[in-house]
Amino acid sequence: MTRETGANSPTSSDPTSRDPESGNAASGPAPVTATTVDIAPGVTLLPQRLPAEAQQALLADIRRIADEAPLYTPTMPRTGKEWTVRMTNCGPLGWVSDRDGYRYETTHPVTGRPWPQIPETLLALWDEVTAYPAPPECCLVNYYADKARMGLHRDEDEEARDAPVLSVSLGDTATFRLGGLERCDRTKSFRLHSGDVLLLGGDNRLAYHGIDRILPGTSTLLRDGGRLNLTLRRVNPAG
Ligand SMILES: O=C(O)CCC(=O)C(=O)O
Ligand SMILES: [Fe+2]
Repeated sequence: MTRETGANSPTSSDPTSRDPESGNAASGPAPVTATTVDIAPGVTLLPQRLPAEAQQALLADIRRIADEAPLYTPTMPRTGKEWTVRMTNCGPLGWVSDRDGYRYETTHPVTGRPWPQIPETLLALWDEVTAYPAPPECCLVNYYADKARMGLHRDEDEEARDAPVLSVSLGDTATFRLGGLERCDRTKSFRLHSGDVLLLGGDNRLAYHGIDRILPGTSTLLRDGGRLNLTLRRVNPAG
């Protein structure tokens, strides 16, 4: 399985017909909305779940995390080809990719140090929106520069498949592609904006998904542009 293969049968539809600039930290406080968009069974988008101030605060947390556990360029299993996405983690477990495969590790592959803690605000967000009886064990931090992308893949390295995957977008807008449980299933795409939260769970916990591209210059949240994605996952079954 590779996460950098091209997305198949693109059938573009955008269920979130919102202003791509909304939630941009520079455009003033955005109200917290309780809007939810049902994308597919078990797949829910919470547009603008994080208002501008919360995005700024979270970004400051992620900067501190990246000071302690620097973003690095992972390599792919077998081929050793580099990812276009740079990564780090926080939490007791960090998701890593290298020639030996995909797995969870307790330490940073470059520094050898334990991962920093998951910020309290993310733990609270997890409790609020998942109602899962145990906290996430991993927060994968993905950084997408202008040309970075992530091919269709499934998040399948976790045993706790009853827990959803919760992801938070910060910075430039991304085109997210969602398929089905088989690689050849039809896909659809929609945009993820800064402050959006996406839940992938239920019947679609193991659905194929990926990032086709980011749209440079759509947010001023990150000083140098690009997009951060924070993915919270429960790895081991609760209890
Ligand atoms: O960047 C995203 O929104 C998705 C990231 C993702 O699917 C992953 O890290 O497994
Ligand atoms: Fe994923």
